[in-house]
Amino acid sequence: MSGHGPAFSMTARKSGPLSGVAEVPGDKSISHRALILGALSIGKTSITGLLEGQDVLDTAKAMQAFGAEVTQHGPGDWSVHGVGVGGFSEPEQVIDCGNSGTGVRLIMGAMATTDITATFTGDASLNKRPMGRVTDPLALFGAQSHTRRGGRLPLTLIGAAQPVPVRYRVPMPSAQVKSAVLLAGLNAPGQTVVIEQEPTRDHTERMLRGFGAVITVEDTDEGRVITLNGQPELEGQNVAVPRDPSSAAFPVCAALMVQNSDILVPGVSQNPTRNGIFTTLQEMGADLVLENPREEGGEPVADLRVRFSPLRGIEVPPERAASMIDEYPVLAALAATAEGVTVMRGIKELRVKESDRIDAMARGLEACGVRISETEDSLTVHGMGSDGVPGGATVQTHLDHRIAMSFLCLGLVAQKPIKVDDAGPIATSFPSFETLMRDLGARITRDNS
Ligand SMILES: O=C(O)C1=C[C@@H](OP(=O)(O)O)[C@@H](O)[C@H](O)C1
Ligand SMILES: C=C(OP(=O)(O)O)C(=O)O
Repeated sequence: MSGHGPAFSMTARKSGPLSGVAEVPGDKSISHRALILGALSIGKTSITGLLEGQDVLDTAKAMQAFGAEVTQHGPGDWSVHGVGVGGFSEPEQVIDCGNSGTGVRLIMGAMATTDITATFTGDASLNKRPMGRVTDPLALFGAQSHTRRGGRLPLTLIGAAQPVPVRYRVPMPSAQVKSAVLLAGLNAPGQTVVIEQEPTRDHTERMLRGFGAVITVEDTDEGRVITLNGQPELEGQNVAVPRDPSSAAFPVCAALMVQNSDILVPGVSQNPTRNGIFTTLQEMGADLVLENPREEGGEPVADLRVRFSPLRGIEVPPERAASMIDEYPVLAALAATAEGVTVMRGIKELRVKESDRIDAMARGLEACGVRISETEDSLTVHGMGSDGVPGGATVQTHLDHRIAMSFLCLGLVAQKPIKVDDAGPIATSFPSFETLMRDLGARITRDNS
């Protein structure tokens, strides 16, 4: 079974200072890609630090269904024996990607130019999310998709028997769409070109190069132009997955909110296409120091030293949105404890994540006594100061891990406890969240246990 099991609620209560070392798990984006590129390579890929969240486990299972041999050797320590570019076999079962947009969209790309058919589904959240953004460009390669649900899962994809290369301008800032097109381009002859107006996370480009593909990236007047030479022979690699900046954002923001906190979050990726949240926090006045910057597994990483800081609201520059897209929920929670107003614009993409995150944060913050306003592509939060948030609400998480974790962080400083109705989805990206936060001193508990 995929997914996160039965729903259970959790409650966060006003806590004393957070302290200690928070070792957050491996990066989710890189973990998915390590498994997929490993499966498309010849020979053995060894992965350390793989995120063992449900999203990534579902991708591992899918790679087995397409014919790769995927083995766990120990915690975070995995290997993949791949089948080579174009070597996927037709899966016997429906591919269930659970809660994961990244999983399903990248896997559809990876199979779209092979002469096989697969049917994809997911949980109630994933089955509501738009897939046309991926099946449209995949159709240009010659793949066909069938769905009765207006571009939603469940969906059957018939891979192109004779794929042609594609030149595609991605119409929204989306690393998933970009990556799906590049992965499809692997098994098309000639050059596939993807153009993105705004730079999004670049793990696919970096890792394709690392696995032996010829890929170039040029900054031009029309945007970033990425050119991939088709039908390379990819070779298995050793991948050391850095710690996930999107997961790190939760203990980091919690420490900034809870008075007298002082924590260290070691080895967190500082890839410039991912680190917008840390710049934003510093602009709000955070005592957040990047110590010991270094390179690990081809990614820049640093240790984050974070101390409680009185924060002020800011306008987050919209051009920074792609580099912190998954961090807006926790930023909105944090903004409720700042002095002054925080304005987040250019975030329309949040409406098509695991939940409509603008709506989920707006309703949850209102329930906690925080004044907000929203438009189709923005959210404004009126800060109430370090201990001014009333709390005392049950917040609906809508099968969205980041909504659940954001409100559990806010509950650590609210005047009255904050409960989230379903904390199950946290296991999709950050299975150790509860123990890690408790070890730092956070009063987070499962209800009725
Ligand atoms: O490529 C990826 O690994 C991801 C891309 C982003 O989605 P979009 O491409 O839909 O913006 C992000 O929200 C998601 O968590 C992971
Ligand atoms: C949006 C997210 O993931 P995905 O799109 O892979 O479901 C996320 O992890 O915040």
